[in-house]
Amino acid sequence: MYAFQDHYPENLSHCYGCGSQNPHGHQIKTEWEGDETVTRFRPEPFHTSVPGFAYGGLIASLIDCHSTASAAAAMYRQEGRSMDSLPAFRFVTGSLHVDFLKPTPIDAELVIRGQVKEIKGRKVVIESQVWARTVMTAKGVVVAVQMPENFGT
Ligand SMILES: CCCCCCCCCC(=O)SCCNC(=O)CCNC(=O)[C@H](O)C(C)(C)COP(=O)(O)OP(=O)(O)OC[C@H]1O[C@@H](n2cnc3c(N)ncnc32)[C@H](O)[C@@H]1OP(=O)(O)O
Repeated sequence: MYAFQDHYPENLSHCYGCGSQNPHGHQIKTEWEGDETVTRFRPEPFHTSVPGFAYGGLIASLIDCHSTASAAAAMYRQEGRSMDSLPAFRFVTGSLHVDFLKPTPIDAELVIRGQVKEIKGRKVVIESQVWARTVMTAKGVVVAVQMPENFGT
């Protein structure tokens, strides 16, 4: 699969959640399935919170990077452009809201499904749900904002 994150340039591929160049990170991969964006991730035993269940910070970071990638893909799709075309859309997290609905089992593949709720100016709002087998264990809303030229200054 050629994922949204595979279009990120190497110098922006060090993110803990989604950077392909970060050996300690989650290295998530996200793609379209129809009008939804989908990420699949299998937790490791070291992602434990209560034994048998996944740590909430892991869930939050999966929603976070799933959503920023989805925001970029949505912006390109709206313009009918490939994710390799210029100008590039790079998104960071403005806000991240997560509701933990049920304990998330550590021994299941997690499927994060996202929907584009709003595209306005430099901002994209993504809603996501985390599924473990047939149970929705968490849901989140991310306001993703295009990374300013002077990010960090
Ligand atoms: C290759 C791509 C990059 C790879 C890395 C992936 C990143 C993975 C996810 C992350 O972890 S990113 C790291 C955590 N996030 C940050 O460090 C961001 C720090 N904050 C900032 O840099 C700025 O505050 C931010 C870029 C988010 C917004 O500043 P701006 O000056 O660009 O926003 P502006 O005031 O122009 O607002 C633009 C729109 O965004 C909205 N907005 C801005 N900040 C918001 C916020 N915090 N909450 C909700 N909405 C927000 C704002 O209301 C407005 O919406 P409207 O057009 O509807 O009015």
